[in-house]
Amino acid sequence: MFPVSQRPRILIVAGTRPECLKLASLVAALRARGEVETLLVNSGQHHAMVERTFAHLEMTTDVAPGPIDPASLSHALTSLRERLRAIATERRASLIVAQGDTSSAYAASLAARDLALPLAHVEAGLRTDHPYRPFPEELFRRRIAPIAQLHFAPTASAERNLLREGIAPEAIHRTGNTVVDLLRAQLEDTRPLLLPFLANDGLPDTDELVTLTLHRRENYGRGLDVVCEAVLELVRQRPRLGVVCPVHPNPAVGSRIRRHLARRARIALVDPLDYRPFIALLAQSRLTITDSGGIQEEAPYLGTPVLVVRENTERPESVAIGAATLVPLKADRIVAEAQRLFALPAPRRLPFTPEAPYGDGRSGERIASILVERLCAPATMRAGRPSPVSA
Ligand SMILES: CC(=O)N[C@@H]1[C@@H](OP(=O)(O)OP(=O)(O)OC[C@H]2O[C@@H](n3ccc(=O)[nH]c3=O)[C@H](O)[C@@H]2O)O[C@H](CO)[C@@H](O)[C@@H]1O
Repeated sequence: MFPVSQRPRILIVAGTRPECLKLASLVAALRARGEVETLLVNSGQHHAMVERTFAHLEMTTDVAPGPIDPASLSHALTSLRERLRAIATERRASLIVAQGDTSSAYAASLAARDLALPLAHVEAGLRTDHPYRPFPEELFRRRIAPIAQLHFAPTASAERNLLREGIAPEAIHRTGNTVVDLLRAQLEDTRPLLLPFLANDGLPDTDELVTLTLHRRENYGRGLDVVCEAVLELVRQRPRLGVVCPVHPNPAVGSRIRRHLARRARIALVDPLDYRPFIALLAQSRLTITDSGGIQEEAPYLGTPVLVVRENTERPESVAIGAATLVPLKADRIVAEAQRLFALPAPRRLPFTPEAPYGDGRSGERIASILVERLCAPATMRAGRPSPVSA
């Protein structure tokens, strides 16, 4: 092992809630091993949410320079790229880890390329059938791939997507999805947990609970109207139904949802939930209606059917096993699909095995081993080093 002062330094970038959740097991595994120094960076994209999410997981960030100005997507990208480049230079990073498809992930990849640092991409290879939808996530994923040296593909189809784009097979590692690590730990946690909003918000004591989450950019405006209209109709048609919607902090989303669903019988609008209560809610739900990516991965392990209110998905595995159904943004179609799912028996929970589509909940440990192996064998790593590109 290197002396402590000379340990290779991995910069891990998180900018949004799902990145925190999906990087937590990797950070914990690297910190526990100790061969490399781990610098967990809050990029500032959703500064407060990142601090809160890690705090709930009993983790702290190492570098948190504060919120960036989110004036526009391109402005945010430029600020994040410059900030991450400065941090990586000042802290003499040996490698940067980015997760998923956010502005922070893309900016981290650009910063790595600017500095000719190797980039490891967690949750690599997810693709929809459209080059830039959902926007901007699909665009970011496709642009990160050619920059990264290490691709941690969560599933077999993600691995195939990368191979099809010409990524060298030896640069791809199929690891499972790290969100399953956290989910598994959550389900194994036996500490008592109360969900006070279930009792306090006028919800019936029912076995027909629906979790509703909406936040995708492509659903801003009309998309939100249509889904809310469908939810109101579903509540009218099913007298025992109760809906819990943790309202996303983005004001453009929140105000629209409140306009339709606030002060309605059997609908509880609540603040964003920490991970444990959210998973407990999802596990108790008979159905979830969502445009989230992560929930399409988690719900199959909880036996909760997912109605995906989006035009496409980068998680075909959930659709293929019948755990998720894509539904077009039409109120009558959403109601009909929800009714169809209510009529079916609740699906079996996916087991935490390596054969399960998103893995067994040990992905963070696998990724940590590969990173340590690569960084502690400098000759191998140098061979994969990109040539510098100026900003
Ligand atoms: C286009 C797309 O699909 N892009 C995704 C996007 O993420 P997303 O769509 O999954 O984002 P959200 O829906 O915000 O978060 C979901 C997580 O939050 C938990 N949750 C939810 C409500 C709550 O009240 N409390 C919680 O704890 C929940 O269990 C889940 O784990 O970026 C990710 C990172 O790069 C990518 O992986 C990913 O492709």
